[in-house]
Amino acid sequence: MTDTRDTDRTARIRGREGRSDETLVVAQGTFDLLHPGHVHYLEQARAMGDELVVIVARPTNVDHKEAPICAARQRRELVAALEVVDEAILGDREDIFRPIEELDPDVIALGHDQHHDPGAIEAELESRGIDCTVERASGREPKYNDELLSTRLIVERILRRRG
Ligand SMILES: Cc1cc2nc3c(=O)[nH]c(=O)nc-3n(C[C@H](O)[C@H](O)[C@H](O)COP(=O)(O)O)c2cc1C
Ligand SMILES: Nc1ncnc2c1ncn2[C@@H]1O[C@H](COP(=O)(O)OP(=O)(O)OP(=O)(O)O)[C@@H](O)[C@H]1O
Repeated sequence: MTDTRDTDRTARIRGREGRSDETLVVAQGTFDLLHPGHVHYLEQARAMGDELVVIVARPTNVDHKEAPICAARQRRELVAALEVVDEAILGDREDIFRPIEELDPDVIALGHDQHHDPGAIEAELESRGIDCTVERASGREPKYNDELLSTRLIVERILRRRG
């Protein structure tokens, strides 16, 4: 089976050659079992610039919670299918800043509850010579009763109802 990561990345880098005036925003996350909170985050990220690339986390880098249910390539495919997303790529397994170096974005959009420290990210960007701001998106406010705005809550309900 082909790993789409390298071809996606190559296409993106080629597209960025000669860098246009467009503001490139990068968002990132696990995106296991998509829900409207994910869509809200990605819409907010897209509104921070002109183009949105999403880095989908590898299971080895999801170490702060339960491992994802779905394979990385499946998660990437679903994120890529969202209208607001220009491109979704699989993240690097070892160095999470490698795709950032290659993409050279203008903005990194952090999710409202993403555990990363913006100051630490900015320090790492500076040490690698990447000129990029770090901004945080807001959380989605519930729009109707019984919204499930968290992968963990979806899994918990499945276990309760079908387990
Ligand atoms: C700037 C940035 C770049 C990232 N790049 C990658 C990456 O290349 N590969 C990867 O597996 N995870 C990467 N991650 C990590 C995950 O996307 C994410 O932090 C975490 O593992 C998933 O957490 P979440 O879904 O709770 O946000 C990156 C995170 C940040 C903040
Ligand atoms: N309800 C929400 N509102 C806004 N952003 C959200 C919401 N839920 C998730 N996100 C954002 O989407 C990105 C990916 O989130 P992630 O894949 O960790 O989903 P999650 O539902 O928060 O997962 P879990 O419930 O397992 O912690 C993160 O940046 C996160 O902040």
